[in-house]
Amino acid sequence: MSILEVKNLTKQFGGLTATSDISMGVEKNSITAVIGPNGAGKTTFFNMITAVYRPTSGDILLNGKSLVGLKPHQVSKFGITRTFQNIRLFNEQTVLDNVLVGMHQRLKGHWVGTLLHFPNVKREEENAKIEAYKILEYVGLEEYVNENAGNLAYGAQRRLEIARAIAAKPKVLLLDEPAAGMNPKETQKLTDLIHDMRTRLDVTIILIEHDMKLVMKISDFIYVLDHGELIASGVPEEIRNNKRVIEAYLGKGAVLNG
Ligand SMILES: Nc1ncnc2c1ncn2[C@@H]1O[C@H](COP(=O)(O)OP(=O)(O)OP(=O)(O)O)[C@@H](O)[C@H]1O
Repeated sequence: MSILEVKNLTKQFGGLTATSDISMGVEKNSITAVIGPNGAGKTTFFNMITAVYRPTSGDILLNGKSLVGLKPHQVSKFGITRTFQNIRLFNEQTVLDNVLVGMHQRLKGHWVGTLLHFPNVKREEENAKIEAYKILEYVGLEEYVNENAGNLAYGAQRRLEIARAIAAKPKVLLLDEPAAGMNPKETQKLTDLIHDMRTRLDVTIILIEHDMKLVMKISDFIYVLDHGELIASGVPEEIRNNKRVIEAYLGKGAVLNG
């Protein structure tokens, strides 16, 4: 069953068509990869799903309900959260606070209650802190709870972004190049985390990734974009041997030259 459906999705920036008539379905609880060479339209695709960009045409459905026209925070409330290609953390805030930000939108407490120190709001905040700590423990960052996010090493910052994204308890988690800049050991830890999140958090994961070894190892299904068009889809073995995909990455000669 598809949890996320994309129908004829097109995004134009002036004369440039960044994605053209893309349709796809993402199976519930799957790990699905969206790959393609630089400039293929992958991030634009994520930006449309998360309402950063409004599609020029087409539709995006989460459990059958259209997301087009919603604001980014509404999409997040609906159950889709993400990480970014260029890490976007609050560097001057603590690691714990960064996770609390991710959790904030599903907390009930109103700011008036916070200002007036209502006991129920205080209790909710305490519980949120305990939960945030547990999330940080889960992604392996518990020792940095009170550290400023900006002081973390690169790989740890990527994990913190994931922590913030899962704090909102998403149904669908979008990871934009989660392994970028990671060393092999960090990439292995990330692979284990992604596998574990799928089962433990019962979440559907869609990732954009250039690390093909990781993509082939981790994905149930892969969609390939090139110049804004969907050129192939299938299980890793099919994609690995797909001529159009090899051409898109390596040029036409690559196929002819074996
Ligand atoms: N806000 C924008 N305004 C104008 N053009 C844009 C904008 N965002 C993306 N584009 C263009 O859309 C095309 C697709 O870009 P996009 O960033 O989605 O590709 P990508 O597949 O994510 O690439 P990469 O792997 O390099 O991150 C590119 O030609 C890019 O220059």
